[in-house]
Amino acid sequence: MIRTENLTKIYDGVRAVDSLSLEVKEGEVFGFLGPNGAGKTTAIGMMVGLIEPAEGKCLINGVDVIKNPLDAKRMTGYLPDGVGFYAHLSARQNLKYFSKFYDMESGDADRRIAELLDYVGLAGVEKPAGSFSRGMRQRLGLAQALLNDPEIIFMDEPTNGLDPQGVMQFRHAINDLARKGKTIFFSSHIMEEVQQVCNTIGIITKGKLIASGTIEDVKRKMSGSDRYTILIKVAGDMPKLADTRIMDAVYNNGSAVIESSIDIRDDISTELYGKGVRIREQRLVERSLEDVFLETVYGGA
Ligand SMILES: Nc1ncnc2c1ncn2[C@@H]1O[C@H](COP(=O)(O)OP(=O)(O)OP(=O)(O)O)[C@@H](O)[C@H]1O
Repeated sequence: MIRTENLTKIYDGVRAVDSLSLEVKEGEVFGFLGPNGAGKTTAIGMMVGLIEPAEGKCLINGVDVIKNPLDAKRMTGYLPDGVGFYAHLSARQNLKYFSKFYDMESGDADRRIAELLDYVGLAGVEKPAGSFSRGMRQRLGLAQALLNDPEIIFMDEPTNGLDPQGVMQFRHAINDLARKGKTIFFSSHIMEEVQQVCNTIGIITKGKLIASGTIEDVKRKMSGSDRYTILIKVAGDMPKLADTRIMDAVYNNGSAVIESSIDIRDDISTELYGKGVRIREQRLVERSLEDVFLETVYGGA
Protein backbone atom coordinates (compact mmCIF):
# COMPACT_ATOMS: atom_id res chain seq x y z
CA MET A 1 0.00 0.00 0.00
CA ILE A 2 1.14 3.51 -0.82
CA ARG A 3 0.19 6.28 1.56
CA THR A 4 1.25 9.89 1.39
CA GLU A 5 0.54 12.38 4.15
CA ASN A 6 0.71 16.09 3.35
CA LEU A 7 3.59 15.51 0.95
CA THR A 8 4.88 18.95 -0.06
CA LYS A 9 7.72 20.28 -2.20
CA ILE A 10 8.54 23.96 -2.58
CA TYR A 11 10.64 25.26 -5.47
CA ASP A 12 11.58 28.96 -5.40
CA GLY A 13 8.73 29.71 -3.01
CA VAL A 14 6.19 27.87 -5.19
CA ARG A 15 4.46 24.78 -3.82
CA ALA A 16 5.12 22.39 -6.73
CA VAL A 17 3.39 19.68 -4.68
CA ASP A 18 1.06 20.99 -2.02
CA SER A 19 -0.02 18.80 0.93
CA LEU A 20 -0.61 15.70 -1.15
CA SER A 21 -2.44 13.05 0.85
CA LEU A 22 -3.54 9.91 -0.92
CA GLU A 23 -3.78 6.18 -0.48
CA VAL A 24 -3.37 3.43 -3.05
CA LYS A 25 -4.37 0.00 -1.81
CA GLU A 26 -2.65 -3.28 -2.57
CA GLY A 27 -3.44 -4.53 -6.08
CA GLU A 28 -4.88 -1.23 -7.27
CA VAL A 29 -3.91 0.44 -10.54
CA PHE A 30 -3.90 4.12 -9.70
CA GLY A 31 -3.83 6.74 -12.44
CA PHE A 32 -2.25 10.05 -11.47
CA LEU A 33 -3.71 12.48 -13.93
CA GLY A 34 -2.69 16.07 -14.43
CA PRO A 35 -1.63 18.60 -17.06
CA ASN A 36 2.01 19.51 -17.72
CA GLY A 37 3.69 21.10 -14.74
CA ALA A 38 0.99 19.93 -12.31
CA GLY A 39 3.55 18.31 -10.00
CA LYS A 40 3.28 14.64 -11.00
CA THR A 41 7.01 14.00 -11.47
CA THR A 42 7.88 15.85 -8.28
CA ALA A 43 5.27 13.91 -6.31
CA ILE A 44 6.49 10.55 -7.65
CA GLY A 45 10.10 11.61 -6.97
CA MET A 46 9.17 12.07 -3.31
CA MET A 47 7.28 8.78 -3.20
CA VAL A 48 10.28 6.82 -4.46
CA GLY A 49 12.72 8.64 -2.17
CA LEU A 50 14.60 10.62 -4.83
CA ILE A 51 13.30 14.04 -3.87
CA GLU A 52 13.27 15.15 -0.25
CA PRO A 53 9.91 16.60 0.78
CA ALA A 54 9.70 19.98 2.50
CA GLU A 55 6.87 18.58 4.58
CA GLY A 56 4.96 15.35 4.90
CA LYS A 57 5.91 11.76 4.23
CA CYS A 58 5.30 8.73 2.05
CA LEU A 59 4.81 5.26 3.49
CA ILE A 60 5.27 2.10 1.42
CA ASN A 61 3.53 -0.77 3.21
CA GLY A 62 4.00 1.30 6.37
CA VAL A 63 7.72 1.94 5.74
CA ASP A 64 8.73 5.60 5.70
CA VAL A 65 10.56 6.26 2.42
CA ILE A 66 12.82 8.91 3.93
CA LYS A 67 13.61 7.16 7.21
CA ASN A 68 14.08 3.64 5.77
CA PRO A 69 14.96 4.18 2.11
CA LEU A 70 16.50 0.76 1.53
CA ASP A 71 13.54 -1.14 2.97
CA ALA A 72 11.16 0.98 0.89
CA LYS A 73 13.24 0.52 -2.29
CA ARG A 74 13.20 -3.25 -1.89
CA MET A 75 9.42 -3.16 -2.30
CA THR A 76 9.24 -0.66 -5.16
CA GLY A 77 10.14 -0.38 -8.81
CA TYR A 78 10.34 2.95 -10.62
CA LEU A 79 10.18 3.79 -14.29
CA PRO A 80 11.11 7.47 -14.57
CA ASP A 81 10.01 9.85 -17.31
CA GLY A 82 12.84 9.78 -19.87
CA VAL A 83 14.68 6.81 -18.41
CA GLY A 84 18.44 6.82 -19.03
CA PHE A 85 20.86 3.98 -19.67
CA TYR A 86 24.53 3.46 -20.36
CA ALA A 87 24.58 4.09 -24.09
CA HIS A 88 27.47 1.73 -24.89
CA LEU A 89 26.00 -1.22 -22.96
CA SER A 90 23.37 -3.62 -24.29
CA ALA A 91 19.99 -4.09 -22.60
CA ARG A 92 21.31 -7.19 -20.83
CA GLN A 93 24.50 -5.45 -19.69
CA ASN A 94 22.55 -2.44 -18.40
CA LEU A 95 20.24 -4.69 -16.39
CA LYS A 96 23.20 -6.68 -15.05
CA TYR A 97 24.76 -3.42 -13.88
CA PHE A 98 21.55 -2.35 -12.10
CA SER A 99 21.09 -5.81 -10.55
CA LYS A 100 24.19 -5.16 -8.45
CA PHE A 101 22.25 -2.51 -6.49
CA TYR A 102 19.80 -5.18 -5.37
CA ASP A 103 22.39 -7.59 -3.99
CA MET A 104 21.25 -10.20 -6.48
CA GLU A 105 23.41 -13.26 -6.79
CA SER A 106 24.95 -13.29 -10.30
CA GLY A 107 23.24 -16.52 -11.50
CA ASP A 108 19.86 -15.40 -10.14
CA ALA A 109 20.33 -12.01 -11.79
CA ASP A 110 21.11 -13.63 -15.16
CA ARG A 111 18.01 -15.79 -14.97
CA ARG A 112 15.81 -12.87 -13.93
CA ILE A 113 17.26 -10.65 -16.69
CA ALA A 114 16.64 -13.29 -19.37
CA GLU A 115 13.06 -13.63 -18.16
CA LEU A 116 12.52 -9.86 -18.15
CA LEU A 117 14.08 -9.29 -21.58
CA ASP A 118 11.70 -11.88 -22.90
CA TYR A 119 8.77 -10.24 -21.08
CA VAL A 120 9.46 -6.80 -22.58
CA GLY A 121 10.26 -8.16 -26.04
CA LEU A 122 13.99 -7.37 -26.03
CA ALA A 123 15.33 -10.93 -25.94
CA GLY A 124 18.03 -11.35 -28.53
CA VAL A 125 18.59 -7.61 -28.99
CA GLU A 126 22.31 -7.18 -28.48
CA LYS A 127 22.89 -3.67 -29.87
CA PRO A 128 23.90 -0.88 -27.48
CA ALA A 129 21.07 0.91 -25.63
CA GLY A 130 22.29 4.23 -27.10
CA SER A 131 20.81 3.17 -30.44
CA PHE A 132 17.41 2.19 -28.99
CA SER A 133 14.17 3.85 -30.09
CA ARG A 134 12.08 5.55 -27.42
CA GLY A 135 9.79 2.53 -27.29
CA MET A 136 12.71 0.17 -26.73
CA ARG A 137 14.13 2.42 -24.03
CA GLN A 138 10.79 2.44 -22.26
CA ARG A 139 10.56 -1.33 -22.44
CA LEU A 140 14.06 -1.65 -21.05
CA GLY A 141 13.04 0.85 -18.37
CA LEU A 142 10.13 -1.39 -17.47
CA ALA A 143 12.46 -4.39 -17.23
CA GLN A 144 14.73 -2.37 -14.94
CA ALA A 145 11.78 -1.33 -12.76
CA LEU A 146 10.80 -5.01 -12.42
CA LEU A 147 14.30 -6.35 -11.67
CA ASN A 148 13.72 -6.85 -7.97
CA ASP A 149 10.19 -8.23 -8.56
CA PRO A 150 8.66 -5.32 -6.63
CA GLU A 151 5.15 -5.32 -5.19
CA ILE A 152 4.65 -1.68 -6.04
CA ILE A 153 5.58 -0.10 -9.36
CA PHE A 154 5.73 3.63 -10.05
CA MET A 155 5.67 4.72 -13.69
CA ASP A 156 6.02 8.35 -14.71
CA GLU A 157 4.16 8.96 -17.98
CA PRO A 158 5.31 5.60 -19.37
CA THR A 159 3.49 5.91 -22.69
CA ASN A 160 4.58 9.46 -23.42
CA GLY A 161 6.06 9.73 -26.91
CA LEU A 162 5.37 6.09 -27.84
CA ASP A 163 3.76 5.11 -31.12
CA PRO A 164 0.29 3.50 -30.94
CA GLN A 165 1.75 -0.01 -30.88
CA GLY A 166 4.12 0.94 -28.07
CA VAL A 167 1.23 2.47 -26.14
CA MET A 168 -0.79 -0.73 -26.53
CA GLN A 169 2.15 -2.88 -25.40
CA PHE A 170 2.52 -0.76 -22.30
CA ARG A 171 -1.15 -0.89 -21.46
CA HIS A 172 -1.05 -4.68 -21.84
CA ALA A 173 1.95 -4.82 -19.52
CA ILE A 174 0.12 -2.72 -16.92
CA ASN A 175 -2.93 -4.97 -17.13
CA ASP A 176 -0.76 -8.05 -16.90
CA LEU A 177 1.12 -6.76 -13.85
CA ALA A 178 -2.19 -5.84 -12.24
CA ARG A 179 -3.44 -9.39 -12.83
CA LYS A 180 -0.33 -10.62 -11.03
CA GLY A 181 -1.43 -8.58 -8.02
CA LYS A 182 1.05 -5.71 -8.34
CA THR A 183 0.13 -2.26 -7.12
CA ILE A 184 0.69 0.27 -9.90
CA PHE A 185 0.94 4.02 -9.61
CA PHE A 186 1.25 5.64 -12.98
CA SER A 187 1.02 9.19 -14.15
CA SER A 188 -0.44 10.39 -17.38
CA HIS A 189 -2.04 13.42 -18.91
CA ILE A 190 -4.23 11.25 -21.12
CA MET A 191 -7.69 10.74 -19.69
CA GLU A 192 -8.65 7.96 -22.05
CA GLU A 193 -5.62 5.90 -21.07
CA VAL A 194 -6.30 6.32 -17.39
CA GLN A 195 -9.91 5.26 -17.90
CA GLN A 196 -8.81 2.14 -19.75
CA VAL A 197 -6.33 0.77 -17.28
CA CYS A 198 -7.05 2.18 -13.82
CA ASN A 199 -9.36 1.22 -10.98
CA THR A 200 -8.79 4.47 -9.14
CA ILE A 201 -7.47 7.86 -10.12
CA GLY A 202 -6.31 11.11 -8.62
CA ILE A 203 -6.29 14.45 -10.38
CA ILE A 204 -3.54 16.91 -9.61
CA THR A 205 -3.35 20.48 -10.81
CA LYS A 206 -0.99 23.21 -9.58
CA GLY A 207 0.42 20.83 -6.99
CA LYS A 208 -2.91 20.04 -5.39
CA LEU A 209 -4.90 16.84 -5.51
CA ILE A 210 -8.33 18.09 -6.47
CA ALA A 211 -10.14 14.77 -6.61
CA SER A 212 -9.45 11.08 -6.09
CA GLY A 213 -11.32 7.80 -5.96
CA THR A 214 -12.96 5.60 -8.54
CA ILE A 215 -13.55 7.16 -11.96
CA GLU A 216 -17.24 7.54 -11.07
CA ASP A 217 -16.37 9.22 -7.73
CA VAL A 218 -14.03 11.63 -9.45
CA LYS A 219 -16.51 12.51 -12.18
CA ARG A 220 -19.10 13.24 -9.52
CA LYS A 221 -16.73 15.29 -7.36
CA MET A 222 -15.32 17.26 -10.24
CA SER A 223 -18.61 18.11 -11.80
CA GLY A 224 -18.94 20.36 -8.76
CA SER A 225 -22.33 19.10 -7.76
CA ASP A 226 -24.27 15.91 -7.46
CA ARG A 227 -26.38 16.76 -10.48
CA TYR A 228 -27.97 14.11 -12.60
CA THR A 229 -28.89 14.90 -16.17
CA ILE A 230 -31.80 12.83 -17.46
CA LEU A 231 -32.86 12.70 -21.08
CA ILE A 232 -36.47 11.74 -21.80
CA LYS A 233 -38.10 11.13 -25.15
CA VAL A 234 -41.83 10.47 -25.37
CA ALA A 235 -44.40 9.66 -28.00
CA GLY A 236 -46.30 12.86 -28.71
CA ASP A 237 -45.95 16.05 -26.66
CA MET A 238 -43.68 16.18 -23.65
CA PRO A 239 -45.63 17.61 -20.70
CA LYS A 240 -44.03 19.81 -17.99
CA LEU A 241 -43.06 17.64 -15.03
CA ALA A 242 -44.26 18.50 -11.54
CA ASP A 243 -41.50 16.78 -9.52
CA THR A 244 -40.17 19.43 -7.10
CA ARG A 245 -36.69 17.89 -7.09
CA ILE A 246 -36.15 19.06 -10.66
CA MET A 247 -33.54 21.83 -10.53
CA ASP A 248 -33.49 22.71 -14.18
CA ALA A 249 -35.34 21.51 -17.26
CA VAL A 250 -35.39 22.17 -20.98
CA TYR A 251 -38.52 21.00 -22.77
CA ASN A 252 -38.70 20.39 -26.50
CA ASN A 253 -41.27 18.77 -28.74
CA GLY A 254 -41.39 15.19 -27.58
CA SER A 255 -38.34 15.39 -25.32
CA ALA A 256 -36.84 17.00 -22.26
CA VAL A 257 -33.50 17.31 -20.51
CA ILE A 258 -33.91 17.35 -16.75
CA GLU A 259 -31.35 18.26 -14.08
CA SER A 260 -31.96 16.93 -10.61
CA SER A 261 -30.01 16.37 -7.41
CA ILE A 262 -30.88 12.66 -7.29
CA ASP A 263 -31.77 10.05 -9.86
CA ILE A 264 -35.54 10.52 -10.26
CA ARG A 265 -36.06 8.40 -13.37
CA ASP A 266 -38.51 6.04 -11.66
CA ASP A 267 -40.63 8.92 -10.42
CA ILE A 268 -40.58 10.57 -13.84
CA SER A 269 -41.79 7.31 -15.39
CA THR A 270 -44.61 7.10 -12.83
CA GLU A 271 -45.62 10.72 -13.45
CA LEU A 272 -45.61 10.34 -17.22
CA TYR A 273 -47.46 7.04 -17.01
CA GLY A 274 -50.09 8.76 -14.80
CA LYS A 275 -50.47 11.43 -17.46
CA GLY A 276 -50.96 8.78 -20.11
CA VAL A 277 -47.68 9.63 -21.87
CA ARG A 278 -45.69 6.80 -23.45
CA ILE A 279 -41.93 6.93 -22.86
CA ARG A 280 -39.75 6.12 -25.85
CA GLU A 281 -36.40 6.60 -24.12
CA GLN A 282 -35.19 7.65 -20.71
CA ARG A 283 -31.56 7.65 -19.66
CA LEU A 284 -28.89 9.38 -17.62
CA VAL A 285 -26.64 11.55 -19.76
CA GLU A 286 -23.05 10.61 -19.01
CA ARG A 287 -20.35 13.19 -19.10
CA SER A 288 -17.02 11.65 -19.95
CA LEU A 289 -14.12 11.96 -17.56
CA GLU A 290 -12.43 13.88 -20.32
CA ASP A 291 -15.22 16.50 -20.37
CA VAL A 292 -15.05 16.85 -16.61
CA PHE A 293 -11.25 16.97 -16.58
CA LEU A 294 -11.05 19.61 -19.30
CA GLU A 295 -13.68 21.75 -17.62
CA THR A 296 -12.09 21.56 -14.19
CA VAL A 297 -8.42 21.70 -15.03
CA TYR A 298 -8.43 23.87 -18.13
CA GLY A 299 -11.75 25.66 -17.66
CA GLY A 300 -13.34 24.02 -20.68
CA ALA A 301 -12.19 22.31 -23.86
N1 LIG B 1 14.21 20.97 -9.85
C1 LIG B 1 13.28 21.93 -9.97
N2 LIG B 1 13.58 23.23 -9.69
C2 LIG B 1 12.65 24.21 -9.78
N3 LIG B 1 11.37 23.99 -10.16
C3 LIG B 1 11.01 22.75 -10.45
C4 LIG B 1 11.94 21.65 -10.38
N4 LIG B 1 11.28 20.50 -10.74
C5 LIG B 1 10.00 20.86 -11.02
N5 LIG B 1 9.84 22.19 -10.86
C6 LIG B 1 8.59 22.94 -11.05
O1 LIG B 1 7.58 22.29 -10.28
C7 LIG B 1 6.35 22.25 -10.99
C8 LIG B 1 5.89 20.81 -11.12
O2 LIG B 1 6.74 20.13 -12.05
P1 LIG B 1 6.64 18.57 -12.36
O3 LIG B 1 7.73 18.22 -13.31
O4 LIG B 1 6.56 17.82 -11.08
O5 LIG B 1 5.22 18.49 -13.09
P2 LIG B 1 4.60 17.33 -13.99
O6 LIG B 1 3.17 17.26 -13.61
O7 LIG B 1 5.40 16.10 -13.86
O8 LIG B 1 4.73 17.92 -15.44
P3 LIG B 1 4.99 17.19 -16.87
O9 LIG B 1 3.71 16.52 -17.24
O10 LIG B 1 5.29 18.36 -17.76
O11 LIG B 1 6.14 16.26 -16.69
C9 LIG B 1 6.59 22.95 -12.32
O12 LIG B 1 6.17 24.28 -12.19
C10 LIG B 1 8.09 22.86 -12.49
O13 LIG B 1 8.57 23.94 -13.25
